[in-house]
Parts: sequence; structure tokens; C-alpha cells
Amino acid sequence: MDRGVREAFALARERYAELGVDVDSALDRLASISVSLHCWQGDDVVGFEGGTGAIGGGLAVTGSYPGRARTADELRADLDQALGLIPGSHRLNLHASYAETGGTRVERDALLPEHFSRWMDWARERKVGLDFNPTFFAHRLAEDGMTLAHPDPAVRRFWVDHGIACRRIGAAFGEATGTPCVTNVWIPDGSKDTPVDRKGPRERLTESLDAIFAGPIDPALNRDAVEGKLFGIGAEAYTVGSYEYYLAYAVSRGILLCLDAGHYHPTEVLSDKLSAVMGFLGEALLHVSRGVRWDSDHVVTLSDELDAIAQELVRGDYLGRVRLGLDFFDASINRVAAWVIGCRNLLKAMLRALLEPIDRLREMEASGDLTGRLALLEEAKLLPSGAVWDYHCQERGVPAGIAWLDAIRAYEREVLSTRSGAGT
Ligand SMILES: C[C@H](O)[C@H](O)[C@@H](O)C(=O)CO
Ligand SMILES: [Mn+2]
Repeated sequence: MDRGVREAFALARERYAELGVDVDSALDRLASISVSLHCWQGDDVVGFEGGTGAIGGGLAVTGSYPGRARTADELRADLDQALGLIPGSHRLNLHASYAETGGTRVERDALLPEHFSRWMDWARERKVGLDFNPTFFAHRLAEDGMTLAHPDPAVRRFWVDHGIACRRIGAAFGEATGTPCVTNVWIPDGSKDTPVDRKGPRERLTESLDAIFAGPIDPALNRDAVEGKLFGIGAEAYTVGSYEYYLAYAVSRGILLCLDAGHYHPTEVLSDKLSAVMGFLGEALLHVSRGVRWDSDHVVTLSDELDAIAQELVRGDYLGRVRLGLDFFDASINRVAAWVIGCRNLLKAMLRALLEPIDRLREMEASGDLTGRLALLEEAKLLPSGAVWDYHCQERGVPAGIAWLDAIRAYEREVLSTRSGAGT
């Protein structure tokens, strides 16, 4: 470890101790936090089905930075590169469209665990947990913007069977890795213009979801989550699976609710929702994202809202019940760097929250000393969390500061730049 990093850390530890903060215990807790890296940042949500390349579902990726992963092997190599620059042990979040079927077209309702055997081998070798998502978009049966809520029972059946297949794959992931997989259902269903029937699609969605979740699966292997949304491109007037819909559904069925930071009105914040819902949910999943004016899925930055989310997770003691995942897709910058930046930022925010002088702040609030609370909250922003972060990175064998960028530049030169035509 660099001498400078060690010395700065020693000073920081003293500074925090003066405020009653135990830095060593914060670092132990940080080391136990696992973030699920989303596979789809590496290839612009294209997957390996060899379809038309149109994502659909109201999702949009912009940018044409060279080096997009075109095969599962390339994607795995890119993930190895990213994971090697992020401190801690993390997970991988796969979509069903990333199946490897050996060149044979396998319909989504017929997907099996064996179509993910290479992903499971990769995860097992690295001791990385796996999470999963059925893919309800980029498909001919999703082109009219309806899947599980579709008026045609045959289309609904196809998507229900896809959901069932994915839960079985999730359970196989849990079995293979020894850690429960979260299988998260997000559907694009909605309508561009004002519908006269808002109730019917929601009733159909409930029926479809109940059919997907009917078969019992050991929660030690797979846990189910549902993800709501305010609107999408082409679903501006009505989203069947809105936030309120899924909150009620998840609570009534005892499954996980997935909260995506980009899925609310721009004046709403996810950080305020955690304490509102966690009293009624066993567990939740977060999709940590950054919406700029809309659900734009920008790379996560160390913003006030990211700090606030982390603070709520720590202050509310929710870390044992909330699974953390990333959800952004940016093709305008180096895609491997995007993972590293976003994930390191989430971990930095978690560290800052774990280092908060929360006991003093709580005492001040409880005694009505709101002046002291504001003063300390503001002073705490400049406490030396960076010195603690650098120490943590080097102790975990990854570069401190921006030194990780050298590795990314070398990987770009040696690997990404050789992928001809790999921009979008
Ligand atoms: C690709 C993901 O499933 C997708 O981003 C979903 O989680 C979402 O947030 C849709 O807006
Ligand atoms: Mn999401």
C-alpha cells in the first residue's frame, strides 16, 4: 500500500473518531456490500439472440463509442476487466436475451438453464452471484407495446411461459452459485395516448403475474421482484405496471419490489420512498440509475441523491433487506469505464453513509437542536471520506483514485479498439 494513502487514512480515522465514528467497522460493513452489475451496459442492451437489434419497449441507448461487446465471451472479458477495478465481491445481473444457444434459435418461452451454462461456469469460477430478468422487449410479440397485459390470450400465454422459464433459470443460478438469484420482472406495457380502459390491462397483468409466480420455488434459490415505472417512450399516457400497481402487488404477494431511481417524476426521489415502503415489504431491489430530465439511464454519479439513497439504506438499517443493482446504459463513453464509474460511485456513497456521524445527528434531532443538525450535516460533507476510500481500494487490491483509468485505457488500446464495427 502507498505510504501516503496509509498516512492520510490514519489522520482520517482520527478525525472520524472525534465525531464518534468507527472507521474500521464502517469498512467491514462496506466490504460486505454486493452490487449487481447489469450485463446490458456492455453491449447496449443488444443481447445474443441475433435479432434486428431494435430494443423497443421504450428503451433507448445513444452513442457510438467503439468497442461494444458482440459476443458473450467478449462481454465476460469486459466484465472481468470492470470487476477487477471495483473493490469488493459483486454480482452479475443477466437478461434472458443473453442466452447462449449455440446458434440455434430458442424461443424465449423455451429457454432452459442449460442456455446459461457458460454464464454459470463463469460465475462459479469467480464466486460471483447471479441475478436475472425475463426479457419482455426486443421481440416480435412485444412490438405493439403489450406483453403480460396483452388483450390476446395467446400472446399473454407466451410471455407468461417466458416468465415461468426465467424463474426456473433463476433457481438454477441460485443452485449453481450458492446465493439466491433475484429474478426481476419489468414489462414495457402501456399506451402512447389516453386509453379508455385503464382497468382491463391491469387486471390482465395481475392474472399473468399470478400465473408466473404460481409455482413455488425455494427462496434460497430464487426470489421474485417486480419493477414499476412512470412512463416510457411510446407509453407516455399510460403505464400498466405503474409504481402504485407494483407496490400493491408486491406487498399483497410477499415478493420484492424493485425501485429504479429513474422511474419517477423528476421531482420525486427514490431516497424518500425507502422508508415509506420498507415497513410493508420483506425485501426490495434497487436499480441505481440516473435520470436526466427523464428515465435517461445515465451513468451513476456521486450526486446528492445517490448520497441520500445510501444514507437512507444505512440510517434505516435496510442493508440486509435491500439488494443493490445498477441500471444504466451509455454508449457514448467507454462501456467498461461506465460500469467502473457507476459501481465505484455507489460504493463511495455507501461508504460516506457508513461514515456519517449519525449518533450525534440523531441526538441533535431528538433534542430539537435543528441548528446543530444542519451545521453538522453540512460540515460532514467535507470529512475525509476520500482518504478512507483510497485505503479501502488499495487494501482490496484495486487502484485508488483515478489510477484505475490507466487499466481501462490499456484495455481499450489492446482489446476494445480491435473490435471492428463494434460501435452502435
Ligand atoms: C434493461 C432493464 O430491464 C430495464 O432497464 C428495466 O430495468 C428498466 O428500468 C426499464 O426502464
Ligand atoms: Mn430498471
